[in-house]
Amino acid sequence: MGMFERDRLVFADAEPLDDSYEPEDIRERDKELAKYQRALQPIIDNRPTSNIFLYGKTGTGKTVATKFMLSHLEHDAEKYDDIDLSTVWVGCENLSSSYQVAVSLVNELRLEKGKDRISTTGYSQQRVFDILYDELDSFGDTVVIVLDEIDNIGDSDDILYGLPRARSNGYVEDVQPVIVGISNDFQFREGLSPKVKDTLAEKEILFPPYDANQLRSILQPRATKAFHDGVLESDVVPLCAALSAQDTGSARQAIRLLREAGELAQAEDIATVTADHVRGAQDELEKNQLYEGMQELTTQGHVVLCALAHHEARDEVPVRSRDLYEQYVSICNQLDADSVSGRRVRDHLSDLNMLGLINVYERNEGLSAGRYHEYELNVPLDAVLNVLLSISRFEEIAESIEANANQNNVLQSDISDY
Ligand SMILES: Nc1ncnc2c1ncn2[C@@H]1O[C@H](COP(=O)(O)OP(=O)(O)OP(=O)(O)O)[C@@H](O)[C@H]1O
Repeated sequence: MGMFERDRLVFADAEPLDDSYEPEDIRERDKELAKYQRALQPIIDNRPTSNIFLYGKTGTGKTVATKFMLSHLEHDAEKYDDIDLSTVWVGCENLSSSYQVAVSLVNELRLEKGKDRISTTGYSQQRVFDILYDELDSFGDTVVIVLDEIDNIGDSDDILYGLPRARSNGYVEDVQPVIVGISNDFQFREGLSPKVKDTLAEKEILFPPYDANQLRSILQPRATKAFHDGVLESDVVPLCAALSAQDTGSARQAIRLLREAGELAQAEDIATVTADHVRGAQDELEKNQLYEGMQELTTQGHVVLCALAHHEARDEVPVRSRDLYEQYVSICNQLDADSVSGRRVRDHLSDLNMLGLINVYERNEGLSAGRYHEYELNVPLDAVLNVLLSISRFEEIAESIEANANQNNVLQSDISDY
């Protein structure tokens, strides 16, 4: 038998468990979809249409609901000769400023018209906005502009002042732009100035986290399609739903859990997916999450983590702040990086604590020693070293920490497990 054989035991069609899969219907969102429909109805009635702002935590169906509504809107608008509707979608996940969003939007609009893209650099912001309004105005009637994950632009939100009022401010004459902003960052929404909030979020639709019953209902049709008959034990879908509901209420998490559980059964070459596979899958996903959390830290975050790994490898944990700080400064020197104050290092440590990467203990030794904090890793040292080894700047230091750890026998598992 070869190393890779096509699976015929577990998955009938894994596509319904893929992130890009578009389900036939949107479940458990009747109230939100009805509100969405009311917000878009004026387009069909040829009336002025408000901008719409969707918010809710990740995996709560904002994107899938928007795709669903827009495809119905486009389809139904075709029945009316006096409606000329276009829709453009800009995913802002890799765009960190209004300028970049404006250029992407210009290019999406030009694509619709079969024109070449403009360069992503070299214009003044005002120039890009002028080009944007010109491109918009070349569209006939209504353009629905979806700005997905709009919070990525952070404070650079000029586009959110101009675009939603382009018509009322006379920047465009012929076209009616309707903005659909999507965000999973509540702070971004709170931080918007009242002026932006008033126009961008004229109609707000909240997507709350799903409960276990809702997740079960979302998972079931996908599970039926994805797995061969009789492969899933009856408690698998309810367990995926319950675990995800308790954690984040995200449909994405529930779907990933189900897929990962299927993959574990597949790897064991058995034709039954059980609750144990789901629990194993959850461990795997949590491990991945922590790993990603560690990879995404800033350089200062990595240095602080590295200093703690140093003490962990010498079996000197929990370690007091002042000893940890000394090691932190020494690593900064070795890396030729600037060091920050003890207070800032404590801020980084509290971030690491919030991410679940370290444990913090508050000690009170009375008058003689006073109050102080001690720290230790809350993830295996192996995992931390694996992350540090993958960052070229830290490679050498991580290798020497690893050698120390091997000497002291403090590594728990094979580093390649992470
Ligand atoms: N009500 C639903 N019915 C069917 N599938 C759903 C539903 N809600 C979410 N999903 C599925 O869950 C996954 C995540 O949904 P979606 O991408 O729409 O979430 P989101 O709120 O846009 O998340 P993010 O903020 O991270 O972009 C997708 O695979 C989507 O198809």
